[in-house]
Amino acid sequence: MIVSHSPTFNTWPPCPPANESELDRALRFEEEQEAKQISDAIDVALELEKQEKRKRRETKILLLGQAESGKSTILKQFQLYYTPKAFQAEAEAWKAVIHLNLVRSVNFILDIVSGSTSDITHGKDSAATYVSTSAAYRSSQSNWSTVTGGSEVIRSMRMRLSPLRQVEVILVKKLSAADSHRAPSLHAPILDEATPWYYGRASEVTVRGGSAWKALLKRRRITRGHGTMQDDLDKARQILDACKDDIAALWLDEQVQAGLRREGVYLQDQSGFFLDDAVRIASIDYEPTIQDILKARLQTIGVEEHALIMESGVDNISSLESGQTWLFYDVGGSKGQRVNAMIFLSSIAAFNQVLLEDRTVNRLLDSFTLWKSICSSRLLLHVTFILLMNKCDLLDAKLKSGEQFVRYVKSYKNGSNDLEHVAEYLKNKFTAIHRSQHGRKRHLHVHMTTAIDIKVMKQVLVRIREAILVDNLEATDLL
Ligand SMILES: Nc1nc2c(ncn2[C@@H]2O[C@H](COP(=O)(O)OP(=O)(O)OP(=O)(O)O)[C@@H](O)[C@H]2O)c(=O)[nH]1
Ligand SMILES: [Mg+2]
Repeated sequence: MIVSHSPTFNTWPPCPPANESELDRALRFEEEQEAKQISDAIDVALELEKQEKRKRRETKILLLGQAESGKSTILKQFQLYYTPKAFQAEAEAWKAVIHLNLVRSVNFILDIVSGSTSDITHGKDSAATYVSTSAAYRSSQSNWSTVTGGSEVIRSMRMRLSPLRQVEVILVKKLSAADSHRAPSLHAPILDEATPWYYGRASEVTVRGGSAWKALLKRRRITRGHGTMQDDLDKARQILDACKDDIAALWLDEQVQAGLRREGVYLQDQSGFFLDDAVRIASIDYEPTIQDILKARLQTIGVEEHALIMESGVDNISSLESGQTWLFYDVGGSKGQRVNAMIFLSSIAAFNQVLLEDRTVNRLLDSFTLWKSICSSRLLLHVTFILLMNKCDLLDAKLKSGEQFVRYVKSYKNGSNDLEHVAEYLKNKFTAIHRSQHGRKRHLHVHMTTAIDIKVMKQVLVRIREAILVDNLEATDLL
């Protein structure tokens, strides 16, 4: 075998010259060492840059489903698993929600046993307005109060538990303080006149604004640490602690249990049920367990954004993934929260462009693919669809400049290369896709638009509004 000693540029480090002196050898070693250090440092910097890029990439997740289907709970599970420290740090904030869930159940029972509604409305200066049950349903109240309200034991329990009304108000006020421009945070289910006012369930607890309320209650802990005066929340907790045995007694009372059964009220099946653990939860030194937090019920209003930053040291999370952000969009699922209309925009001038993020994909084609997947969603089955074929001005200009539409859309054979014909062709394509994906079950309104043209858009906006109104009226059988 012939071994070549001639220096080569293809290997590193290069082979030494045949007649190398001791000094040259030492110098060469030093140079090689230095070069290697620089090379290693570059590698490390590149790797760090790559990791940073990965971390900066956000994963966006949309949570959809009916009210109480468990969307916010699944989000909590993600937090518990991937951001355990952040989850732990929020326990104090959840304590207020759990207490409110418990107090709400107690006051609900008290309302039923006393046969009275509790319309407590505070003045304009108060952040909390509590209308737990509607006077509209008083007419259909049960006459159960004549049975239980007459009992001496129940009457005295009711009196001793009356401070819990104040606790409910304090907690609602605290939880909605982060949302000062919005008042009521408890509301009864929407019912018809024939339904008993309580409909077997208590009012919902709602807080808008993602994590704002958590931050507010987390801050409180720090202030307490510095020895600040006891605030309303402490007062509420003391009242709860003083009432804990009576709460347990009320729940275990045979008369109460029998009455609730008779009225068809099954609190055990309802969200935010904590009565079985009343003594533990109402105790002054209570700290929420993970199970408690998962069971806590807070209705989502609108769309909440929650950013989860993956923590290190978590199973299945590599060091590369830690620090990455997962953005969750948690959408309230109750009927009142649901979407009435969906406006989809397609830039029809993009027929000769590719996606910035993937240069092999034609923009118009991608728009069709997205449209198809949105049309096929069962969640949007009864939503009015509005399709805006936008950037008509640009499409017109492109076609007039001689750009041939058929060059990009091969199926557009024998069509004229002008706005009217091309737009008509695209409209047919969009409507055909819509029709093939549950289209018969909902209305589709298509408009050619130029979103930067104020005059044209004014007319389109009026028509969009009319379409949404008509579809909604039809849905409520008013038309
Ligand atoms: N037993 C049980 N309870 C669940 C489950 N998933 C969620 N819950 C409870 O059901 C209640 C409602 O869950 P949420 O996560 O608040 O429901 P949601 O889908 O966010 O509801 P909206 O915010 O009204 O749209 C909570 O009290 C949860 O603890 C489950 O799989 N089993
Ligand atoms: Mg929710």
